[in-house]
Amino acid sequence: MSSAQLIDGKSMAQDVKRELASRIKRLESEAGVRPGLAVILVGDDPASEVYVRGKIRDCRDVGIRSEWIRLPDSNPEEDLLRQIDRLNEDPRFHGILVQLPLPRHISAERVIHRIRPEKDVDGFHPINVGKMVIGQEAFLPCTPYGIMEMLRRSGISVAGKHAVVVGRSNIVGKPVSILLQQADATVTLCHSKTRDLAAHTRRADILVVAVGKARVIGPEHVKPGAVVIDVGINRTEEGRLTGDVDFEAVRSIASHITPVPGGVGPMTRAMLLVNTVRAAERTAGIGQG
Ligand SMILES: Nc1nc2c(c(=O)[nH]1)N[C@@H](CN(C=O)c1ccc(C(=O)N[C@@H](CCC(=O)O)C(=O)O)cc1)CN2
Repeated sequence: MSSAQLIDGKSMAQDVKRELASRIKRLESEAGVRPGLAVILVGDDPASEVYVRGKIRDCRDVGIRSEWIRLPDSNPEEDLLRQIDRLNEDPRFHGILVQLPLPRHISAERVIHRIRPEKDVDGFHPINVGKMVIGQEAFLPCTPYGIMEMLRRSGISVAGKHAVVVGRSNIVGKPVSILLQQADATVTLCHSKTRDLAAHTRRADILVVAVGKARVIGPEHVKPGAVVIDVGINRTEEGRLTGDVDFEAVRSIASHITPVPGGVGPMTRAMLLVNTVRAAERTAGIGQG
């Protein structure tokens, strides 16, 4: 039985990091600028802690200055907004990121709106979202940006293909469906109220799954030869990480598939570095846009 080609996000992320080195050097030599990223984590969610630690490590690896600001779960929203105001004014930081999810008493919307769009390296601010939708230069949200980059680096053409996205979150499903459409795919966006999900997903040349539920996609959902991008990160009862796709069953049907772990996650982190370097280049007047 043939097996799908693995899209190795871990090694692609290493490539992205290597490519950033020359841009970071140029910033330093031509403008005396070292890119900087401030990451705010509110509370002690163990998964968020792992992601933020990884982001800080990535920054260190490529030579980006970073600061990890830890705030207690009970931290008042007003105080978080003041921290953002301070970072908005601090020229050492070109990017500001507030790790999501936030505790229930804090409005993610108010927090995201408070970050200056030119420092919004998560690409979540409405100004960046709006620019992305109309195809203007903007910070793209890191997971959708990473997915598009994985397709490009795998030599998978998108134009004219039928892409089906499962999940309509603001972070992944909605933006990736827009980016795929801008790359000339015909896009179907499925969600929790979609009737007969398999009837849609079986028509996908490119299937992107971002639901957050283990094994929602099995072999019966996949067209032979499809490209399958699994965004889900779920933990099994035994503590193992697994995606939204039944990897073992689907890999014999698909032409390409992303693993979990080691697929979309590492590329999400890599694109955050790209956005941070881009933010620094913009302030230094280097590069395009
Ligand atoms: N402010 C933001 N918050 C959140 C985002 C985001 O883009 N910005 N996305 C997700 C979490 N996320 C980034 O923050 C993220 C998730 C997973 C990974 C990753 O590398 N996963 C590894 C496995 C890591 C593990 O051991 O758990 C993999 O898939 O190989 C990176 C980033 C929600 N919040």
